[in-house]
Amino acid sequence: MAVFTALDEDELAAFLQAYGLSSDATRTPLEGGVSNSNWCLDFGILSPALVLTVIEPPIARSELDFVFAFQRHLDAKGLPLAAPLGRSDGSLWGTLAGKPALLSPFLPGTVAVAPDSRQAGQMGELLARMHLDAADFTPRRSNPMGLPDMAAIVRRLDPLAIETAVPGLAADLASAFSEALDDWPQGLPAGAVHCDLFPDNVLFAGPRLSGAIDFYFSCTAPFAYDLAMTHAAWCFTPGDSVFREDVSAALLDAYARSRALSSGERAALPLLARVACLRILATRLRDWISPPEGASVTAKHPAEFAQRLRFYSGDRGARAFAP
Ligand SMILES: Nc1ncnc2c1ncn2[C@@H]1O[C@H](COP(=O)(O)OP(=O)(O)OP(=O)(O)O)[C@@H](O)[C@H]1O
Ligand SMILES: N[C@@H](CCO)C(=O)O
Repeated sequence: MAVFTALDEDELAAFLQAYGLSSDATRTPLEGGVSNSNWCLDFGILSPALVLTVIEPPIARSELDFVFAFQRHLDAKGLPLAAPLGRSDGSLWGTLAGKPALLSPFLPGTVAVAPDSRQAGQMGELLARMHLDAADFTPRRSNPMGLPDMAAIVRRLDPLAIETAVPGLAADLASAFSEALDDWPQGLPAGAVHCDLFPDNVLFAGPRLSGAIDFYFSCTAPFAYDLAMTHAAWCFTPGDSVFREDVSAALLDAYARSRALSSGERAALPLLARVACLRILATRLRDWISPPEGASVTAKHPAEFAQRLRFYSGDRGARAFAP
């Protein structure tokens, strides 16, 4: 979280009452994220722990309904995730300090900093199940970080600052954007997808995946794009971005065992992985070059995804997705 929202105790008590809960809970801040404020609420032995989230921009209030309905849809199918709890009046969120706020179950475990192939296999299986279960979810949300949005972010950045952050990156960005605009694959199977399934959005309790969090970028997009984004996020060593062939094979094999990829999807994966890198580069460059006002966490350096973009532009990147 960048800044913790200050909570008013009376307002919080009224908020909890809307869920039929007392305010008699121990509140512990959850560190780790960059945008929202999260606390663990512990009500003692009588009821399970919950997470209180106060949502910060960039998501528009009008788009929260899609995000929460998608989570509840997957939850109803039995997938492991922290879906928002319903309030006494049937709504899924209220407000605290003038911002959208919600409660969800506390998932046990920790995130995998450098996921191994067993963890990636579980991720691949869950991702495929999410995509299959999205088939009968009808609401739509256009991608808030689609190609035009990322291009607009990058256009607003000083090219010199981009070059200072990562030498040579401006030219790589220009050619990847132009290729993506010219060759974006049409007609791929699409539906509601998570679109931000980084290892820090998936918890493991011991060896078992306990659930996915942070659905705020979920939207309607090709399933293969979500797979490419997850691949770019999971299959490299943190920091130096060395490709992990074993992790990649485990993720892709587990995915394909549950949801077969069409030949069109497989062929599109290298380009979609490059676009996934562009999307992460856009926000990481923006936050690196102009950190949000008041931010108390260090922005993530863009170099990692510059290296991954280069990987997916080469032969090894193309081979990573071969059957
Ligand atoms: N339902 C949950 N159960 C257990 N822990 C949670 C839950 N929700 C959030 N957390 C913890 O809080 C941390 C921050 O949450 P989250 O990732 O939602 O914040 P964020 O600000 O949206 O982060 P980012 O934008 O970087 O993904 C997570 O890394 C996780 O450890
Ligand atoms: N998952 C993104 C942050 C959300 O946009 C990143 O690691 O840069």
